[in-house]
Amino acid sequence: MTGADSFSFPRLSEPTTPTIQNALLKGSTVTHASSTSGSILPAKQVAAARPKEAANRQKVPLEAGCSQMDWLRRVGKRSKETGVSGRQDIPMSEVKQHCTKEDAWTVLRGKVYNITPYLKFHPGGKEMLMKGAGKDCTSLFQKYHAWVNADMLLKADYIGTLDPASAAGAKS
Ligand code: HEM
Repeated sequence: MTGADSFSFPRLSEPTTPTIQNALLKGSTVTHASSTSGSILPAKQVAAARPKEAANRQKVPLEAGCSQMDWLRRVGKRSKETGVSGRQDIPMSEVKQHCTKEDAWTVLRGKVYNITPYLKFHPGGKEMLMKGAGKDCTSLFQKYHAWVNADMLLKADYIGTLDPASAAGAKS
């Protein structure tokens, strides 16, 4: 068994469509993934299985070693090292200070994440993800891919909860 096999991947929501994209669906867990390219099925079947909101979106070419499978392997290793205990009531004023590609935080559904390591792995590209840097990206996230399991993808980069009192006017 390899390191990748021992990590618990998200479960495929459609047993007949084992794509990495489907593996990232919210609420999913699986013990293995069979393809590093994203799919072992004909493109037509994969396209038919994707949520209809995703039909017209284009992925950005990523650097070698920055696929979602590479990220998932990294998440598995880093989660064991870092754990997920978080801070409470982080003020929005602090989140706003982390708005560069070298140091980017975002807020998603009241949780604060360091998105710096994920920037070069984001299938929508660095520039798109940077739109949420130093801000609350919840509405952008919902607009582009509400089905993505960010809690799982960013669990090793979880910083803590946002102070709800400081959240007003923070949306990206
Ligand atoms: C904050 C955490 C975020 C995470 C964990 C995340 C994760 C992902 C994932 C897993 C995909 C692939 C989805 C799929 O294949 O169906 C994706 C694609 C994409 N994301 Fe994000 N994203 C985040 C934030 C954002 C934000 C803030 C934006 C927009 C400003 C954005 C825009 C996009 C776009 C345009 C794509 C298109 C690629 C496609 O066709 O799938 N994302 N993202």
